[in-house]
Amino acid sequence: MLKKILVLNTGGTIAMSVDASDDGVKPLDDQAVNKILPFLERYADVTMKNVLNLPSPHITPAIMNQLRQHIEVELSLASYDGVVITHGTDTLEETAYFLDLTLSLSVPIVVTGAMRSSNELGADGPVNLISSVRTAADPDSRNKGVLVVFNDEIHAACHVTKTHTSNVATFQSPQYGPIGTIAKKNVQYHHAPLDREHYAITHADANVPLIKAVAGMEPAWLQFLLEQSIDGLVIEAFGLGNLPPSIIPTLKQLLDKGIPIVLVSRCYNGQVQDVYDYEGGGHQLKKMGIVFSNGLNGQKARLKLIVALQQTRDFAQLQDLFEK
Ligand SMILES: NC(=O)C[C@H](N)C(=O)O
Repeated sequence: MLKKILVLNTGGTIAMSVDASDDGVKPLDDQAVNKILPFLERYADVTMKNVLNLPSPHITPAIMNQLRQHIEVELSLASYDGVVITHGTDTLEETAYFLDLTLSLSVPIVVTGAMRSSNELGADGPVNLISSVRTAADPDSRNKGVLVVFNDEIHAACHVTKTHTSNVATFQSPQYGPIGTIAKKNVQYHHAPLDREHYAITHADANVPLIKAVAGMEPAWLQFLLEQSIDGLVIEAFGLGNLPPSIIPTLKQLLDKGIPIVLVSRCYNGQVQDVYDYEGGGHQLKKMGIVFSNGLNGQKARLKLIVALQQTRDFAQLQDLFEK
């Protein structure tokens, strides 16, 4: 018997078309993804619902949280073997990771999209959606957390990132590689994702900016943060986790105000560590109370801080959570 799969559409290029009049890519046809439905019927008993039609740069953590609630409601009203979410690729890794942190479900949840719009030659939306439905229908996909399926590969939401502006192979997991492959006739897993985390949340409205360290950073660039009411801050530091000395006094002021600061690296491989003991070096940052993250990129560490702040604001407890 065919597995029951729920497909929730949220927008993105998979739902867009090239407008011949001006060559712009836009959401011209709100049925663009629904037109793929007949091709899915061979693989599963699919129910498709259009939840949103947003380009993914318009997605916010509050919308991700609404999507989480939407999925929970849908799964409480009817029984499905898996859920597929279509989404724009620009912030796809963020929504996928947010759902991974906040949903506690054993059914497969797969996020996918397209790099080429629906009426472009070689559009990748239909095949990505077929692969996602096949993945969601596969019993081996259960209990693996949220998965991102793109270009015949299955990635864990916690590791995947968009690596190319236009290539259909844009989604990669730089440190770990894909956890599975979509073969012609079956779905093959190569290894299991690491331990999963779960945060039971009600809202996602913490104000957490993300800033990137650059050579010769001016302290004035960060001064405005002291005047804002922020709940936390994430910094993409250099290399192993080092910052320019010029911004350290401002960071100390933020910490003194009780604002947690999470450090990640600008490098997309490896993780920050408290090694260097010069001014602004990681050794000193850790002693100041800055929380070191565990290899997440900046945009994902920000979402983790947004949800973790509902559990604790204590720097030491946050450090424990970010070591996981
Ligand atoms: N390929 C895409 O989906 C990119 C688009 N700008 C979006 O994220 O909505």
